Amino acid sequence: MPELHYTPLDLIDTKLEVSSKSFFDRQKKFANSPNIRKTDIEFRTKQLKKLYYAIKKHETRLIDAMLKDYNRAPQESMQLELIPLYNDILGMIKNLSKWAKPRRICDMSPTYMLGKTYVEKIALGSVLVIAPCNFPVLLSLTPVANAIAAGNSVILKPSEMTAATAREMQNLIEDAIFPHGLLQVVQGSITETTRLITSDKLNMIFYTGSPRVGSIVAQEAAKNLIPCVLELGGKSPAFLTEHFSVGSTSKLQTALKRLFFGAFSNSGQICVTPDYLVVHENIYDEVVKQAKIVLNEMYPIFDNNLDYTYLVGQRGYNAIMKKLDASNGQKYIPESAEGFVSNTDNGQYCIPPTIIFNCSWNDSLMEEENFGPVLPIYKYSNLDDTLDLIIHKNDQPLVQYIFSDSEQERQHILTRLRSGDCIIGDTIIHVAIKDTPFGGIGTSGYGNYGGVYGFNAFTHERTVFKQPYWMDSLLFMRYPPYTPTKQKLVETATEQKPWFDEDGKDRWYHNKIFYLISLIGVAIAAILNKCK
Ligand SMILES: NC(=O)c1ccc[n+]([C@@H]2O[C@H](COP(=O)([O-])OP(=O)(O)OC[C@H]3O[C@@H](n4cnc5c(N)ncnc54)[C@H](O)[C@@H]3O)[C@@H](O)[C@H]2O)c1
Ligand SMILES: CCCCCCCCCCCCCCCC=O
Repeated sequence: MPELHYTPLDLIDTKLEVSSKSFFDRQKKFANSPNIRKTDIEFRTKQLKKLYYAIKKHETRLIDAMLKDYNRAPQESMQLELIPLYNDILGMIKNLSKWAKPRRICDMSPTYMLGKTYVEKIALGSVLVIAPCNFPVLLSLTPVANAIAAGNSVILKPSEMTAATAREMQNLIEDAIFPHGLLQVVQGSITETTRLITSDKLNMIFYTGSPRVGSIVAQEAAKNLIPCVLELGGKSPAFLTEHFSVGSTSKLQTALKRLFFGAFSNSGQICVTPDYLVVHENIYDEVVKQAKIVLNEMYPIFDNNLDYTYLVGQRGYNAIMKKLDASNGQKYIPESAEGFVSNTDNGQYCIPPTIIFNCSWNDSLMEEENFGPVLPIYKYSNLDDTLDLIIHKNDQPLVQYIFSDSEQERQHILTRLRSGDCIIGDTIIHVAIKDTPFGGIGTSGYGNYGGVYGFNAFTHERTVFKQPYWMDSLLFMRYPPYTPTKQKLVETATEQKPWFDEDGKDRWYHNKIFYLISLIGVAIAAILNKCK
């Protein structure tokens, strides 16, 4: 295991101070510039460009580090990690001015119609990004880039489980030479992270990881009223339903290939991995037959294969092995694999991609999130009964995958089962669709990011309303001393009338008349005011 130098606790305190101070200093500098917004956006853009090229420059070293940490297949490091990261940062650079632009609001009610209203997005201040071990670069540097794009100072706490990668990320950040305090790294485990999350110097925490630790982070943050985004995990189901018309063998094979891509890439250590598959009894036997063929085609050679990522650590490896030992399902691994091999001597933990056929609902693999290269398959006969079981046990997953050719059936599932996201006919790749919110619901987390949503996650929306002073000739009736006439005027001018009656039937004309009268009233008042 590569060694990682943990940040001393007193240095963490200093970094927190520096992060906060650097934010305030920057704001002061921008505030004194002739064109505040332009100067600020140019500054952020410059830092994002610097970050982009720093990652590019360290690309090979990052891929090597992930290989060292957990035998991360180099193609997976590129296609699942670095390319989505590059694309996301480029999207930020391209769209930053647009995203940061204040939005004009048009409220035509008399109180506001002659004022000027806009909503601006302001930086939160000093933010902390806590990253998990499974996508050590993407899930560190995407939120970091979002936070910089949004104008914050950032402290990154990478996962200590992927030490070589954590170190390499620190190298690339230090090499880039960002302005003092803009982006700092804290290395460490529970003690160091606890020091960070108990600080009152932070203005937001963006946490990605397990629900257990997410809850600890949110509770600590709440003590200082620090808002959090929690990107958590869970058991995301996949459905191969009665209405998936098998048709040609190749269509079923494609569906299975996509399921295995999601289940076994990164050794199944993906927050959005299909955790288990439910298959309708009518197509079950064909699925079993084709699944074996497809798995062998995808993994023709196995041992010493650089196409296959290992488990990140012994804890994860042991947890999966324990579940597999306790499972009553029928385990199937590719013919090329020599069984379940752990190379604990050199710190490499490998479990081959494993399908578990005929899994019962109470199987050990159907309990907690598996987070490993296992795909239990459950045979069902009634969709609603199965949905009841899912909702009862693993409600609100991060994502659900539906393989069904019936729109009615797809909507049925989507209506019953809440989830962070959903893909129909594929797995995991929705994470990289540009400008779509990626995030959980309920126990799979709260808040989201992805393109503009990432920018929004690190900003506060501030309403700014500018009222002309002369408007008091219209709005004088709000002030004391109150009189019945003033009250009547307030009611007439500002209270909207319902466009529906007590039975809920629409009375559309009321609303139109209200606006017309208000408009005429305001116009007359304005003319009278001018004639004064
Ligand atoms: N929703 C998402 O986007 C997403 C993405 C990746 C992973 N995940 C989830 O993350 C989990 C796997 O990642 P992991 O094993 O690195 O998660 P983890 O919760 O063990 O660790 C995540 C981070 O929290 C820190 N940490 C661990 N224990 C802590 C404690 N007691 N107090 C404070 N900080 C602590 C770690 O140092 C690490 O930086 C899975 O549940 C997976 O589904 C979610
Ligand atoms: C030629 C097709 C390549 C497809 C690549 C699609 C990219 C998908 C990115 C998925 C990233 C998953 C990150 C999940 C983070 C949670 O653990």
